[in-house]
Amino acid sequence: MGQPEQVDVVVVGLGVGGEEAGGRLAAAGLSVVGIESRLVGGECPYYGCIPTKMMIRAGNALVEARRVAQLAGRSTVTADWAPVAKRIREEATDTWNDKVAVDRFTGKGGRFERGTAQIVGPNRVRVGTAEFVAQRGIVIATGTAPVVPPIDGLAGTPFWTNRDAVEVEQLPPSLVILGGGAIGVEFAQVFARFGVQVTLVEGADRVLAAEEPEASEVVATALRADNVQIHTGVRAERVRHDGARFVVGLSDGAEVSAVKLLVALGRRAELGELGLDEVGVDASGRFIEVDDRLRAGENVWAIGDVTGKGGFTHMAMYQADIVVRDILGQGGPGADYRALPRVTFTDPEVGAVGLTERQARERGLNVRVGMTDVSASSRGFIHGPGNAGVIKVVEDVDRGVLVGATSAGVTGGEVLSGLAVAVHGEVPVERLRNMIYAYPTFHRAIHEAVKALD
Ligand SMILES: Cc1cc2nc3c(=O)[nH]c(=O)nc-3n(C[C@H](O)[C@H](O)[C@H](O)COP(=O)(O)OP(=O)(O)OC[C@H]3O[C@@H](n4cnc5c(N)ncnc54)[C@H](O)[C@@H]3O)c2cc1C
Ligand SMILES: NC(=O)c1ccc[n+]([C@@H]2O[C@H](COP(=O)([O-])OP(=O)(O)OC[C@H]3O[C@@H](n4cnc5c(N)ncnc54)[C@H](O)[C@@H]3O)[C@@H](O)[C@H]2O)c1
Repeated sequence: MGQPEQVDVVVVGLGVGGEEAGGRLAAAGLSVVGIESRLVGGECPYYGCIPTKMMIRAGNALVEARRVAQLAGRSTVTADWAPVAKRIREEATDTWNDKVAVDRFTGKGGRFERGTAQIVGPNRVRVGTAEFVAQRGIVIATGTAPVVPPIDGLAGTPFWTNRDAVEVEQLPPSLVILGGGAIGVEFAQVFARFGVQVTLVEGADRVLAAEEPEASEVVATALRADNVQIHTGVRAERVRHDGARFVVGLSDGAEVSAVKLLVALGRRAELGELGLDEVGVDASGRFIEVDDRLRAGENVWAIGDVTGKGGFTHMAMYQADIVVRDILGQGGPGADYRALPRVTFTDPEVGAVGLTERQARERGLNVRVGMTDVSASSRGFIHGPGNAGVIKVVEDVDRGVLVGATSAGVTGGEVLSGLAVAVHGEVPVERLRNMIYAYPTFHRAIHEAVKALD
């Protein structure tokens, strides 16, 4: 090993957050080394958001085409996975090759090192035989990997995670999905729409258990309409694979079986080998502790999934922006997570921002909720088939502002934008009640929900 090289910043992990922070710091003139062990760009473009949303787009096209029968005549639809797999391979991921992303990073002036980084002391990072002294500091952006819990018999079977499911070229006839969070429900609906017999197993008493129960109900109803078999309130306890099929033993004694098994039981930050002790970073919980400037220790910042503030691409980008400003001494606001938006891209979509009713009550707020059925709105009526949805708003009565909202329905993620502005900007409920909402839009249903606050 030669002499350590002096640079300004080392970014560990060039996924969504790391690439954004490192690229911008390099473009600002700092000497930046970015280290990535797998693919520059991270989970989102290769195994997450982008390929899964391409799948969803395809599944939704099938279902819309089938709705022609109710709306506009006749249609004959034959599902074929080949164009979906091709689009993911060729358009989204370049067959899981990150050359374009590496060039994007180096084009901004960053220096790229492929390998697994380890922090070996204050400001010091090693990758392979190279060692760097990061004079301004280290940015940790190492993301998360799928949780594979110690379910009896699971290890050693050829189960899928999201990474295998995204790469699939030939659909299996049947699939058991463990976990009814965002990953589980999005994949369940897509594969079911392409004719796979899908069984979904969720330990909580409803799918999308972190969101409003009314949104869970909208999604569960849609999944059932797509022929997904849903088992809630039961946990997977045992797994067998006999070479041809998986059999999963559930906590209620029942068994479910399929040719493939997808594990979607959450995400975990893999921090054990990173050398965090060397720089006094607290990762005693599941994630890295950070302050509102994303500082995790002296000259150490952490961003993205690894902070546990919300596993979303927009969170990683938001936090990267704060770190870039902090390192460049540009000031500006620190992190504020009150109005965190998230969207589950099922059909209907579930958009949500801020607190759920339950979270607001658990915080001791004086809560009122308002709710409306999207299918009963003018636009829902016009839309017809596929119009299910709900808008729910959660008010902190003492302050007269919304602290949370959900918009499940057609384009629920887009309808969310107005609600996100209301929560983030603390727009008084009285103003929301007395503004004009365009007719006949889906977002006009927000007005009904606000008027229903009681
Ligand atoms: C199936 C799926 C669908 C999703 N859909 C959405 C969506 O629709 N919308 C949304 O907002 N979010 C979505 N997400 C979440 C989104 O992908 C993540 O929140 C985002 O990728 C997090 O970015 P990150 O930079 O924190 O981590 P990552 O993108 O995971 O990047 C971290 C990088 O660090 C690298 N790394 C780790 N350790 C080291 C090391 N020691 N040395 C060098 N490199 C290292 C990894 O190889 C990885 O490339 C989805 C996720 C999944 C799995
Ligand atoms: N549209 C999006 O923005 C999007 C899409 C996909 C993923 N993501 C990100 O990825 C994260 C992880 O998604 P995920 O769905 O894997 O995790 P999750 O934590 O959201 O859901 C996992 C589910 O598995 C259940 N579970 C745990 N152990 C079980 C067992 N033994 N048997 C049955 N059920 C069990 C849990 O109750 C939970 O509901 C999301 O929280 C989000 O941050 C975002």
